[in-house]
Amino acid sequence: MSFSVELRKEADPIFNAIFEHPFVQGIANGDLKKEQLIHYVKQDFEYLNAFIRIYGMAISKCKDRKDMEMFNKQISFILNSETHPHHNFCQVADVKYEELQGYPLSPTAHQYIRHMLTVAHEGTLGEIIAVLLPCPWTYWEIGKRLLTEVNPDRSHPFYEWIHFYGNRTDSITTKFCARLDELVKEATNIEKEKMKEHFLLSCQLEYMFWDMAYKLEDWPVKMEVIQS
Ligand SMILES: Cc1ncc(CO)c(N)n1
Repeated sequence: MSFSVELRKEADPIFNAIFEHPFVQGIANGDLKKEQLIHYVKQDFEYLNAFIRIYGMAISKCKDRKDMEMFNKQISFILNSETHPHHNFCQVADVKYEELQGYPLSPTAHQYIRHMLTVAHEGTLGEIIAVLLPCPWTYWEIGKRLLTEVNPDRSHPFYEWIHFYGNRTDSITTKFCARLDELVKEATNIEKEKMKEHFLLSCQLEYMFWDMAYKLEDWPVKMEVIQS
């Protein structure tokens, strides 16, 4: 069994829990509140900004141009394409995308971003790919399952979202898995264990991110903005 298949197997309960989560089921049946969609987009916009920065950190650890190109393409994908699913949510919530940008991070988004930043700062290239992988992988599987199980027509409010994530043929997930399986061959047992730990923690945080949006999670103590 390849390392990436082993990772996917271990994470299976988390992948299933993500698919069953009421936010993801809300995408399936078109049943989400405006505030939930808005909270998700506010947090995900900042999350993807952090993701771009972490790709930059990954590039700083690349030894050859093939790896640099892989991350560079992903940066462009976030900047130019991944705005589409956000636009879909904004349209359904009847808000302008620009109005949802620049908000402070909620506790879970903060935790997920810090987790990735720590690994990017301290880890090897293989560890960085492991920590990033659940992001594309869980969305790809959600998209594919919603495509087959819901098979939405154009009147479905989240038709665009489901097609965007479910219809990826040149999936970055496949590329990341292949590269991780190569890198793990040169890794020590300790590094391999770390890769697994980072991957599984990111999977848990993917679940928590949906939960954060669904429950409109905020910091426990509300703070007034003091104008100076
Ligand atoms: C939190 C999160 N995970 C994964 C994706 C897919 O890129 C996303 N947009 N946001």
